[in-house]
Amino acid sequence: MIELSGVSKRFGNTQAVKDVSFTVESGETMVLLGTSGCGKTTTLKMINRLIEPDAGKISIHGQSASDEKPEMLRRKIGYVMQNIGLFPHYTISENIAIVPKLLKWTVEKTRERTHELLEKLRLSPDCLALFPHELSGGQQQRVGLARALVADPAILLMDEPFGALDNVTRSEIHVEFKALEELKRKTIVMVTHDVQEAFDLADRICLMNKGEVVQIGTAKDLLYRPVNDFARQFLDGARLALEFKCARIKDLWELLPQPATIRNDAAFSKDSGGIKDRFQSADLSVWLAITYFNFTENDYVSFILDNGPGWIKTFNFQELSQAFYRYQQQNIHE
Ligand SMILES: Nc1ncnc2c1ncn2[C@@H]1O[C@H](COP(=O)(O)OP(=O)(O)OP(=O)(O)O)[C@@H](O)[C@H]1O
Repeated sequence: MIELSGVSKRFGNTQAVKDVSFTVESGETMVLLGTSGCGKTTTLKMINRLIEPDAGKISIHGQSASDEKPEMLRRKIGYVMQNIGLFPHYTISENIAIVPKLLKWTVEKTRERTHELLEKLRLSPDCLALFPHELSGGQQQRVGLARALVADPAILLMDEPFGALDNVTRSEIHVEFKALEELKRKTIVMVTHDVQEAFDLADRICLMNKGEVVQIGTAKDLLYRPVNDFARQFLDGARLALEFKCARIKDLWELLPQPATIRNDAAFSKDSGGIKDRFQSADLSVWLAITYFNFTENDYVSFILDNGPGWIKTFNFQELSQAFYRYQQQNIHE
C-alpha cells in the first residue's frame, strides 16, 4: 500500500505539487491523469524519492519512505521511465540485469529470470544481444517493463510507459498489459495524459490540475459524477468512447433482449472452458465487443454471463447499441 498525505513540492516559483493526498491499495492500479505540467511526474518521483517533497508524508507498506535510504527504497520499487529510458550503449540483456547486479544475483539466477520475463512479455531471446535502437518502439517498451519487473517488486511506478507508441500498438499493448499475470498482484502507479489509456488500465484515476488533485475515483465516477467543470470538460473530447469502455456487456445484461432459446449444447458448457467459437465472456467492455469482434448488423454474437438462467444471450450490433443507450440514460439520471 502507498499513502501520500499532504505532499507538496515547489521548484523556484513553480508550485509543481500542492497538498496531494491519496492511497493506493495493494494490488491496485492508480493512474495519475492530467494535462502536461500538472505535477504527475513530480508526484510519481516523490514516491521513490527521485524527488524529495518539501512537505507532507509518503509511506509504503506503512513505513515512512523518508526513513529508508533512497537506493534501498528504489530496489523494492520497479520504475518504468518516461520515453522508456533504456541505456543506449547497454545490450538488452545488460539493461535488464541492472537491478539483479545491484542485488548481487548470480549470473544463472539473472539469466533464468530474464528468460522467464522475455517469454511472458513475448520477446524473443534473440533480442538479448541487441542494442535498444535495434528494436521497435513496442519491443523497447516491453524491455523497459522487463527491466522494472525483474526483481519482482511489489510496487511498480510507470511514467507514460506507452507514450512512445502509435495508437494501434498502444491499444494492443493495453490489452496484453491487463492480461499479464505478473502484473495482477502488483501495486501500480502510472502517469499518463491520455484519457483513453487511463480508462483502459486504471482501477482508480487521480485527476490532477495545476499541482492539485481534482478528483479521485473509478472511471465511472469521473464519467458520470465529475466533481466540477474541469473534471467534466477533461473527458468531454472522448466522452462517447469512454462510455463504451466503461460499460461491460454484463452491466447492460438486463437491458439486452431475452434469449429466444437458451442453448445447452456441450460445445459451450462451463466445463469446456466457457468461451468457444463466437461465444465471448460478458465481462468484456462494450468497446472491445464492438472493435475486436467485427460486430455488425447481420452478425450475431453470443455472450456468456455466469451460470444460471439466461446466462447466454445472442444479439446483434443494433440490439447492443439500443441496450447501451438505455444504460447511458440510466447512469446519467442516477
Ligand atoms: N526539476 C525541475 N526544475 C524546475 N521545474 C520543474 C522541475 N521538474 C518539474 N518542474 C515544473 O513543475 C511542474 C510540474 O512538472 P511535472 O513534470 O511534474 O508535470 P507533468 O504533469 O508530469 O507533465 P508532463 O506530462 O509534461 O511530464 C511543471 O511546471 C514543470 O515545469
